[in-house]
Amino acid sequence: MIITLRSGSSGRGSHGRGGSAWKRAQEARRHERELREQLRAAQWEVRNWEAASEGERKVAAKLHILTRHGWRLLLDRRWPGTRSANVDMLLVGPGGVFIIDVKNWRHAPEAADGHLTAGGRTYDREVDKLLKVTRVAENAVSARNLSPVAVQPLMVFAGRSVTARLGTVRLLGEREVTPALIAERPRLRPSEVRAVADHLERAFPAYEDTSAHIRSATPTAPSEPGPDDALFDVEGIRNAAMEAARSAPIEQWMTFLHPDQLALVRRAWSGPARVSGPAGTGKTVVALHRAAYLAARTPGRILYVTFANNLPRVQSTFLRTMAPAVADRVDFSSLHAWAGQFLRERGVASTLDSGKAGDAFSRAWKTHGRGTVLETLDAAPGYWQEEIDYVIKGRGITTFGQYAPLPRPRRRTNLRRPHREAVWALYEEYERNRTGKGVHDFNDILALALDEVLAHPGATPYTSVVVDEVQDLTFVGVRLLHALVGDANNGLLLVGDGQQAIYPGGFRLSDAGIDVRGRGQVLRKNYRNAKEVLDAALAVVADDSFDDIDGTPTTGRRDVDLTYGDGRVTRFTAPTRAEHDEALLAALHALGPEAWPDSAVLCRTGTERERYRRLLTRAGIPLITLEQYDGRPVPGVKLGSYHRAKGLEFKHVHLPDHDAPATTAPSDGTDDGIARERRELHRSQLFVAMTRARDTLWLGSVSRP
Ligand SMILES: Nc1ncnc2c1ncn2[C@@H]1O[C@H](COP(=O)(O)OP(=O)(O)OP(=O)(O)O)[C@@H](O)[C@H]1O
Repeated sequence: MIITLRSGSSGRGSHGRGGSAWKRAQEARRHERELREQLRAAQWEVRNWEAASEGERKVAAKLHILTRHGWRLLLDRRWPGTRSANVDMLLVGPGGVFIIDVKNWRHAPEAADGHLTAGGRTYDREVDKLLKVTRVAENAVSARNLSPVAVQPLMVFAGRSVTARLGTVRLLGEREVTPALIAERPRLRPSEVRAVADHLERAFPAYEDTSAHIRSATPTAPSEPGPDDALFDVEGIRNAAMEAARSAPIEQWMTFLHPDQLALVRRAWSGPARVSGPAGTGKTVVALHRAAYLAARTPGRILYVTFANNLPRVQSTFLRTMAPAVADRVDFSSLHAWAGQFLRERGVASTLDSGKAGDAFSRAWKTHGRGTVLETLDAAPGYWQEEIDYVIKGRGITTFGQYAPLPRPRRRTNLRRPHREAVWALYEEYERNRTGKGVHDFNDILALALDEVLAHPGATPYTSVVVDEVQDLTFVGVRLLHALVGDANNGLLLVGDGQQAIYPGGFRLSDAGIDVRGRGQVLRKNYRNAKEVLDAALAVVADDSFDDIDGTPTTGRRDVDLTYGDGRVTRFTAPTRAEHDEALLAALHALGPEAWPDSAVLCRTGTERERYRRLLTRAGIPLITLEQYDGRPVPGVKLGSYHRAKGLEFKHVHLPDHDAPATTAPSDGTDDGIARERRELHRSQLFVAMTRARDTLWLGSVSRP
């Protein structure tokens, strides 16, 4: 027998606002009366659901309370594609879509060690069946652009009090289910609830036995006495309604995806895959939904890695908000933090000390850098340290024979043999000094971890690895992550954009033995930036063509479809730094305190960041550094370097002194390779910083003679 229950009312639960305790108590009593009346009405509505057991009817009555809070409840639906299988209930509301299996068991359920048992019997097949029908529902709602994260399997136990989880399946008792669902963070608006529920109503049709079909909007109140039901948690419902009313809806992108994004999230890849696309095209959004999707389907864990160490905290907060059921199955980490932890777990000795490693390089430069041919190209040691870090060690080069003919992508300076010999001598001296001090640098940590993984395949619990901002990783870093999962189906997903490379050097995936042919996708729709902002940013890198890590040559000015609204770019040039800084403060004050939490001041260097930390603090503007920020809203301006802003976005972005020269132009007027290379890198960094702005971008300059 089928019942489709609807309710016209969708208001949030009312709650006491009276000034006095007496008034509040009155209000609570009135609300309790209301809820009990609603329950009685709901029990009346489900009384004719003959196919259901008494227990199912009781659960349906409890869930029917939700229809007063904007939910739609579909009872006893046909499972599409099967002859006789049914789905107990489908529930669609502000909190998303729930696929519900009601259990009326004699024994209390227990979820332990990945199994569902009751009275000594195992009920794993019931769980599998629920997961299967959840997949069917996910498929159905993908036509409405809903991500699978919005569809949740739920087992409700009639006559019981239960709160547990078994993998992605939520287990709730008759008592807990209503308050738990009311308290869900809102993700669907009323019109979306309607559209999704209508869609599911068609996809999961009702049985044809119309004699049993009841559609009642306003039930007649039954004459029986009110329920005295210990499994009706009036206070829980009231508190949940208050909590839901307080919590802001989650971001649209945490529920709805563009069909191209959704296809990538749900795709079966037969090996390593690559998602690329210009800034703001939703690559990270795809990566997060993909991680959640895989976590719901594989028994192993998922590793989600980026280079920057502040980003994993933010991304973890996002995943926990959009897919709490799987959040514990995804490990977010920066690559180096993960590698260090892995070595400790495996008992491999390592002594990371970048300070002492830096000293080892300085000493090597004094004896093997100064006065050599290297100084004729660049007298400052920084470039040569980068050569060792990114070109030699970053690419796992261990012999001069490998280094001598090595192509150096993104290094514009041509090094002839004498230069390479000098670099190699410098490198060897650095290694001698470093090992003499008994310390490792960051590259060593990755190399040690790679050796360990190659020596003990299967040493980690990961079935999939998602790499975000892959363009920032070194060759050894990418090889390490590839080694964790190899070429397994749905194993490695590399997400990033070569145009946003902010570190020197480069490599090709094919050199690392990673073949993504036929498994690459480019996203083109920008969801983030106002046209004015994107145009200004693209103008900075328009002439800088680049080779992506998959080897594709790409021009600086790329085709992007814009979806975002209007914006504004303000350019301000001051004669002095003091006046420039005054103008920055004026711009922040003009936005006002309400806008500060969604505003950022981004700086070229750490020293600059300190300067602006002092300036904002003196001006009484609250701030939080990007190192502290974890993705949760905080009442202050975000302050950080361009590097730390990677992967983030803000409504309003301010870039003080944004066009300070990266390097002084050579005095003889020639534009040598190293200076050119530096300026190019700085343009990429500026491009990244500018594209963090959604609506407004403030570009400060100081006029220099
Ligand atoms: N399907 C979507 N619906 C609505 N907004 C979206 C969608 N996808 C992405 N966005 C918006 O676009 C923003 C940019 O997405 P995301 O950070 O994933 O882009 P990206 O390509 O990784 O950017 P970048 O490379 O610049 O870091 C998101 O924060 C979100 O606000």
